Order: sequence, then C-alpha cells, then structure tokens
Amino acid sequence: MTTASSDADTQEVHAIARTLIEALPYLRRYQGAVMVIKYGGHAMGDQTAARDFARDVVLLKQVGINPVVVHGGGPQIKAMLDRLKIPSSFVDGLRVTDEATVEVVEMVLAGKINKEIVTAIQAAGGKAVGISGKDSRLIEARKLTRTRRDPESSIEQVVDLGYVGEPERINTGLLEVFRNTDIIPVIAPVGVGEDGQTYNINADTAAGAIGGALRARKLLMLTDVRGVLDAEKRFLPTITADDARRMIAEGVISGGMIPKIETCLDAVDRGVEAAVILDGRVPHAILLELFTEHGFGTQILAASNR
Ligand SMILES: Nc1ncnc2c1ncn2[C@@H]1O[C@H](COP(=O)(O)OP(=O)(O)O)[C@@H](O)[C@H]1O
Ligand SMILES: CC(=O)N[C@@H](CCC(=O)OP(=O)(O)O)C(=O)O
Repeated sequence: MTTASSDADTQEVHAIARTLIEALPYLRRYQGAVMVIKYGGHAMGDQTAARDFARDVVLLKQVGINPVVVHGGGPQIKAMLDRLKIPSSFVDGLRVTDEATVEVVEMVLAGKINKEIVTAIQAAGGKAVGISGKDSRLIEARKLTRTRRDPESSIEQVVDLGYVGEPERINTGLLEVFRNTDIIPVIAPVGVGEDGQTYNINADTAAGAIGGALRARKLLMLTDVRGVLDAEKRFLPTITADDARRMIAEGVISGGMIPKIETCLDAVDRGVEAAVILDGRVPHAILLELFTEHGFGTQILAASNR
C-alpha cells in the first residue's frame, strides 16, 4: 500500500534523479574548462547569498572546472565614499575617479571585498588566493578616453573620467600557475599603468578582458536582475549584438547594464563560447546556468550565432 507521503517522496526522488541526469553531460563537457565568474557588488547581497556563491564556486573546482572570480563592489565603494563625504558621479555607468576616489576604490575592492570573498570560499571548503590587477601586472591599463557628441553643436567632446582605466594587456602568467592546482583565484578590478599609476576599472570590463585572455569557456556575469529585460520588463533568454545596440540607443538598456553588455559582446567576439548575464542573488544561480539544459540567464550571442 502506498501512502500520500510515500508518493510525494517517490516524486521527489525522481525529480532529483532527473536533475542529476541532466547535469552529467555538462560535468563531462566542462572538465578542465576555465569559467570566468564576474561577481557584481549588487549580487553580493547578504551573508547567505555570499555563502551560496562560495559553495557553488568550490563545487565547480571540486568537479574539475577552473573557476576564476573577478569581483566588483560598486555599492560598497559608494558606501565608503559617502562615509568619507567624497561625492561621486557616473558617465555611461563608469565612476568618474579622481585621486581621492581611486584610493578608496583600491582600498574597498582589493582590501575589504577581495578578502571577504576569499574568506567565504575558504569557509565553504575551498582554497582561494586574492589578488588585484596590480599583482604580477595582471591587468596593465591605460587611461580610458570617452567622447561625447554635444547635442547642440554636434561637436565631439572628450569626457575626462580621471583615473578610470581600460585593460591594455592581460598578463595571464600568474593565473596559469593556479590552473592545475586546487586554488581559486579571486581578482579585484584594479589596474596598473606603465608608470605605476593605479586605475579603477569597471569590473565587467576587467572580467571580459581576463575571460578573453584565458580563452574562457564561459563568462558568467552575476548581477541583481533576472537578466536583460525588454522595454516591458520581460526577461530575454538571448539577445544578439544588433538587439543590444538598438536597445542601448532606445534607452531600454542603460546605466551599469551598458558596460556589461559591451563586455559580453566583446568576449564572444574574442572566442569565449558563451557570455551570460544572470541573477546572482538567486541561490545556486551558477549551477542552474551551467548544469541545466535551458540555462538561467540571458545569453549574449556572437555574430556567428545569428
Ligand atoms: N534592459 C535592462 N535589463 C536589465 N537591467 C537593466 C537594463 N537596463 C539597465 N539595467 C540596470 O542594470 C543594473 C545592473 O547593472 P549594475 O548596477 O552595474 O550591476 P552590478 O553591480 O551587478 O555590475 C540592473 O540592476 C538594472 O537596474
Ligand atoms: C570605473 C568604474 O566604474 N569602476 C567601478 C569598479 C567596481 C565595479 O565595477 O563594481 P560592480 O561590478 O559592483 O558595479 C566603480 O568604481 O564602481
């Protein structure tokens, strides 16, 4: 005789078995692959979210995948700048960075947040080494120049963003050292100029550059939205470069989502197999993306996929 509860138990066991069967081919496919995971400041959320993130990353390493974490910390930088009463402004999602600001950015990113993530990974049973783009000159950067067309005169004007950098060269040597070890690298997006100048680099941009240089299999961009949303706020499972350009021009994609999308397009153009924007606040978002048939976030398609 079966009871209602044993029926429910059987269904649950079947559901677990289905999930495992769905995951197995991906486990094999991703053996030895490098996955660059961009962990955004908004995705960090509370301690439970940080613990779940760390567990997923450790699990990837345990099953033979090579996760490389590149983190942000925009909201945490803002909180520290507010405490220090240093005003901050943004152009196209990038923080205008003067001398005082770059000092705070480095302190918060390479100091506080980087070590918090390392600690969370180690608490989840993994080994992590926290570095910034300055270590071993991992991210050589140059000053980023932006131009804007003045709407009245139509003249191109240079916008000075201060010490905002763009990656010029990624020296992957240090990361290669970690590849066949049990160590998970955790990278703060701070770059170093030729003259030793510290540059504030958008974490999405840094993750994309590192993903491209490592020929990563996937670039996962963990943020605080379900994925890319259309004008009616509907979730889009995929978007092409043309969709993205149109949506940026129409203002449907704005703020911090702009560098995110630009990074993904650049990464897939440079050979990263898939770039995905997903909600890092959802428990085990990384596992849902990598080990399920339909994935979890918005995949940005390369030109050749169109
Ligand atoms: N079309 C869009 N779809 C989804 N999010 C968008 C869109 N346009 C702008 N955004 C904004 O982009 C934000 C994510 O970028 P950002 O705040 O820089 O996150 P992170 O700190 O994770 O890098 C979302 O919270 C959302 O407010
Ligand atoms: C130039 C620039 O804007 N740098 C970013 C770096 C941190 C970052 O990108 O953090 P999220 O990923 O959490 O947004 C900043 O100063 O906020």
